[in-house]
Amino acid sequence: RLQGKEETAGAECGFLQRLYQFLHHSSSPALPGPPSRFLIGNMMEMTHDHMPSHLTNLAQRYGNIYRLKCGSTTLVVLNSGEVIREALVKKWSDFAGRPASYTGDIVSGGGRNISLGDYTEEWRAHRRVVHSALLRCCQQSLHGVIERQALHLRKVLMDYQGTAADLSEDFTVAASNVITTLAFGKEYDKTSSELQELHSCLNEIVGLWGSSWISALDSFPLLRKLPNPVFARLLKEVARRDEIIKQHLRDYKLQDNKKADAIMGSLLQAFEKQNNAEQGQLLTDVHVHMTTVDLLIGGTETTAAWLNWTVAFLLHRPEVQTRVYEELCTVLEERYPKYSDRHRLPVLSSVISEVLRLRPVAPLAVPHRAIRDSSIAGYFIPKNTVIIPNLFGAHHDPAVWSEPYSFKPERFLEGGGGSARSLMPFGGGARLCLGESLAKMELFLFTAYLLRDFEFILPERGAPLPDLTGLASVVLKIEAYRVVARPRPLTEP
Ligand code: HEM
Repeated sequence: RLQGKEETAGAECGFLQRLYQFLHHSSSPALPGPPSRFLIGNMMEMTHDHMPSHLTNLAQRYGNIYRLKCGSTTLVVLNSGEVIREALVKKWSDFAGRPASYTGDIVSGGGRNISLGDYTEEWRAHRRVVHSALLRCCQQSLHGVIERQALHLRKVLMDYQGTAADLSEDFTVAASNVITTLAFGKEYDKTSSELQELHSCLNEIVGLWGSSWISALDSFPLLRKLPNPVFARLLKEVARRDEIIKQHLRDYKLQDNKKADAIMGSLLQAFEKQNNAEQGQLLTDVHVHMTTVDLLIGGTETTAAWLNWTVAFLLHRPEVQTRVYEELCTVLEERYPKYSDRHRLPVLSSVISEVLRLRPVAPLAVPHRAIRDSSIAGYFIPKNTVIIPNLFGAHHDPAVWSEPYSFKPERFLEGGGGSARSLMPFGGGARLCLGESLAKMELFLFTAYLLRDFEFILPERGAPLPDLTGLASVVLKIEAYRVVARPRPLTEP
């Protein structure tokens, strides 16, 4: 009888929920969006090479909030700072979920990493523990770790002896070493086969996962029955990644003198404490494993891509590079900068903000999911709607930024009209980038060290400037280009 009563109550609840949705839906306007085709909906809109700029162009026609249909899923694309803030910050608890995804589960150990895990009690415990381990590590050793890598990068650039090179790999090694030192107390040389294997595999996974061959599998389950060589490659790379990371964790656990301040040490201890306190196995070895993936993917490709963009933009406006150099010489005299110097280096800070504005390296953030019925900008948003925060679009919104497509760092200087508040390269709310503080210190110190010691110039007079369009996947990267890092007169540390 009890079960019967519960079923009746459940049915009433479901009925009331549908009635509530119906009333809300019918009293709020329908979301605009391109016409949806039979069966495929707006899938064709999702196959563009440069999704961030395509979605931004659609906003000119359909407004700052519009919908796209993919199979049975409705995506809502947010294209201005105002609507993104409303969803991610003001109504964070409505939109903190991540969409369930067949391919996402494969790359995230069944949704047990931070970036793709849904908003559950387990996820909150995981993020809390990693956040405090990261914070502790950052307070204790981050500055020194970045300084060491910045000086190493300086040596690598010196070794080019003024010849032209593609620096992207050097930036990747520098950013990756910051993370591996923090995580395991381990750093690599550019020629290390272990490092190369790890990055080729992570790069492949990020590239493959962003491809439309893979995302189609999420929207159209029937496609999973057909042979798909791209998907087969993804599975192979995920297996390779897991083997490499398992080896790293095994090596770390075997170390006699485990780096006490390494994130892994804090994590293993914190997980144990947490599990004892909760008297259950909320967090497992899989979470430690997936945290490593989160930190390596989140912390390497993003920072490295951003450094590569910065050099490219400065090649386009060499006079800005000169102003930063002059500021560094005047303010610091002959010493290297500390993070605490940032408020005394407004020109350098303005370059950092402007590159983050023009090329937010995670241009569409990571998709969010409505975990309950809600609304954005007066439109009814039913539970399970997928939300795409188009950060690229918000950073190019002509209502907020004058000449939005021009590289003008001076907009962030006093009286320049640019507002740092309107920038949101790290997202916001419950899903704010976990590495924001770490990334900000890296961007500042790496750029300050590089621009103090080198002038970046084109390989020869009349050589083409780097193409600033970018290759957009999960991370927005610049197409490979070559540059000369010419040592400045003031280069002795
Ligand atoms: C220039 C550097 C970086 C940028 C622009 C950036 C940007 C972002 C953005 C936009 C998101 C998605 C936020 C959302 O879903 O609303 C994100 C998430 C994340 N980032 Fe970063 N990131 C950077 C560096 C880093 C670093 C250095 C780390 C690691 C140490 C990191 C780790 C993560 C993680 C773990 C998440 C997932 C957070 C969650 O789902 O709760 N990121 N990042």
